[in-house]
Amino acid sequence: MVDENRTFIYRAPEKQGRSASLIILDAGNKPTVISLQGNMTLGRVYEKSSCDICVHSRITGRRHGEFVYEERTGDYYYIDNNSMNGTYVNGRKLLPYDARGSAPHKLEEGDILRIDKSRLDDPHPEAVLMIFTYSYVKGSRWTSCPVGVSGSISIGRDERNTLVLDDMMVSRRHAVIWQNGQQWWIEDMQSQNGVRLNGREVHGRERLRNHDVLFIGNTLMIFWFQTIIYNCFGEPEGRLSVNIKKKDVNFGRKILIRDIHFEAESTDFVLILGGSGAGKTTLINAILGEKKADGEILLDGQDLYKNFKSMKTKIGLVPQFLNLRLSDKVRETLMDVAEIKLNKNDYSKEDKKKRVQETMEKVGVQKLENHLISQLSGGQKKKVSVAAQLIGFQKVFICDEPDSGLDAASRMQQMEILKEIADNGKIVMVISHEPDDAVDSQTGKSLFTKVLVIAKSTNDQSGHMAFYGDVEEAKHFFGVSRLQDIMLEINPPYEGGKGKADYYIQKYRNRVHG
Ligand SMILES: Nc1ncnc2c1ncn2[C@@H]1O[C@H](COP(=O)(O)OP(=O)(O)OP(=O)(O)O)[C@@H](O)[C@H]1O
Repeated sequence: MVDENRTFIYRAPEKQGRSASLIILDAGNKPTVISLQGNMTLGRVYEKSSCDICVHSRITGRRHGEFVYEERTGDYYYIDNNSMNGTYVNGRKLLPYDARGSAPHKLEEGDILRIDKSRLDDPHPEAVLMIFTYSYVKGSRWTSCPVGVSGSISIGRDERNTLVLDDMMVSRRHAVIWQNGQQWWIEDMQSQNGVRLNGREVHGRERLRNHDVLFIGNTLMIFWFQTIIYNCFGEPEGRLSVNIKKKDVNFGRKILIRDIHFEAESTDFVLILGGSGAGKTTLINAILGEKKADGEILLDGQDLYKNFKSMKTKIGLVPQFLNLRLSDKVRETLMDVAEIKLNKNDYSKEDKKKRVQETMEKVGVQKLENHLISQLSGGQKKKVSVAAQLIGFQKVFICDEPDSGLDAASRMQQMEILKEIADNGKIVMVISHEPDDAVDSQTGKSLFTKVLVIAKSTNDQSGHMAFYGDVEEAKHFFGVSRLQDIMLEINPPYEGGKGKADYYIQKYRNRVHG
């Protein structure tokens, strides 16, 4: 299905880090996948074209747009060069910013770019669809499934579906697509992880139109002239982007936190520091989606607030630390966790066994499966606790004061468990009042990879960011040798601090804005 030769690709030197791909469906009617490398220009195919990416489409300009790579962050941006028909990103047309083109749009996982005449709900035959992703697995196979023959298909993990997807994120009977007269519809069959249509969660049933993009689990599907063209992608790597303008209460009279912007990625272990009442819990509740703020919380490019049903299982509090029952065996313990975490309708006994098996292998406790918990060493018990946390499909783990009320040894043990969860490809965020205890016993280095400091401004009484970066940078920024001394710097004098919150909020602002 993929025609790698049809699109001319300029090969810039391999870049380091995440590799971004662009899936293109143009008038050629077959998806082409190109890997973005450095800056690349986009235009239509014509004899003397000098563009890096050329699409078969007469409604695309000769030099329609540009993909711009920002080396510092590893992000891609897209600019429309004030083209005649323009470019739509996730359904919104990019507007001219200056004589050169639109303002750069930062591309996120799964962003959908279209070049079309004005009616997106009825694509022009020469329309172009492009999907930006970091999760494309090189060489993975595209398949097509005609839906026009029978007038309806079902999609799910169960063998009895018309389109079977072997992916644990997919429910046994996940969705159905059917025809009614000239119209096509899709319905989410109350799946656990939902269906995304053009980047939005499907509620009940919705119209399907040509060029629509569906995500079911990790499978991308394009609906194109009564055919589903699909490909299973890799699990996105885990990237959390928090952009909060403000969180207010009392009908806007009190603003608890303002201007909180940061990103964390898979394997990050983020320490959240802040004085009493600075807004740490408010921030956590906003990231969990429990108490929404003005702004957006993106995980792998998906907006939590707009896709709460499908995403709520991916971001969560670390459930109570497991009190492992000493008289149970390892496998039994983990099967009990699977019973609780994996929905009965979606996951059969066999699925749960499979998930427990793969988690044990991942963490390295499969050889201990028949051992009693009471026979395990301290380190092995810790690993079983980590496995228990990894059985669900959670990607972001948030922990509010795991160390309160514990002795130093148990505190350390809990921090090590959290660190190991992060090392397994997750993002872990922790509020801790004893941050200097969390050090690697061998190297003496902090277990945290990032520090986020929230300080309460005396000007507006709201919590603002006073720092985000790595541990050593944080100490340098505040001129301290221990993390807990950061609190001394920012806490008000009546709490025994130096009262320099406003100073550091401004210093951090200057650092971010140059
Ligand atoms: N619903 C509310 N109405 C009014 N004020 C509120 C509300 N919720 C929180 N606050 C105030 O907002 C500020 C931030 O609260 P938050 O609980 O987020 O702080 P925190 O940093 O977690 O503090 P602590 O470390 O003491 O738990 C506090 O001054 C708190 O009194």
